[in-house]
Amino acid sequence: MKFGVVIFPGSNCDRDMLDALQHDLQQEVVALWHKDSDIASFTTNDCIVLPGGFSYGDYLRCGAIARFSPMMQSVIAFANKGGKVLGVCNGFQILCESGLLPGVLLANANQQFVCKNVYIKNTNDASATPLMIPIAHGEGRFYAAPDVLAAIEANHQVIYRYCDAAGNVNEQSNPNGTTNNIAGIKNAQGNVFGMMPHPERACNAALGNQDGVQVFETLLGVIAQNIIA
Ligand SMILES: NC(=O)CC[C@H](N)C(=O)O
Repeated sequence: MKFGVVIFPGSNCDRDMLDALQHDLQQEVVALWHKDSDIASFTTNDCIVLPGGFSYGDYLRCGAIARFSPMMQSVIAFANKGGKVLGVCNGFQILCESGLLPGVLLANANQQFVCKNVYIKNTNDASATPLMIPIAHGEGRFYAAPDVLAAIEANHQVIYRYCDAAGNVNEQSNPNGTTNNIAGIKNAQGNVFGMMPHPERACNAALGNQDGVQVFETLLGVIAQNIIA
């Protein structure tokens, strides 16, 4: 599997993502520029990653302008034919703005930028333990209309929910007011995945936290299992 990390003007987690994938996860990875559109060398077994940051200065709404970039037109076509796409933080916002994932990311309930370590867990896996992963966002409160949310839950499209260190999913362990403690979802087909927490910031012993490695392994496994034929 090859990875391509898209760099937008204002991306600030692109280097972290490239480094984590290449050095910590030992994957083949290339940088992609937002003004380019050629991703013909990527097959549907490969993965395009939209990193975190403040693409186009977060003007209008986070991700609202990035979705119109030349590269995103290719990424949308790639996803629609079954290619794997992962968006982290601003990347998750861009995926929702593009219509590749359902719902939207609204301003945090406290109207403040929240930057701290939180716990998340894969609620589809009964044996999963809480993982400590950093968050850093102003617009991370996932919302979807009631019928859309019901479909997301019924299809088990929620991969990660915020929890506490003991794994309790409740209001106290919800850092931003997100619906049902949702931290990350996949699309109905299972080839597009987005999450607000930053696993790429927690993949190396030098950073004092390697829980992010498990996140990458889980979500790439989940996406691979469900990929469109
Ligand atoms: N770390 C990020 O990607 C931040 C995303 C976006 N700029 C926000 O504040 O919500």
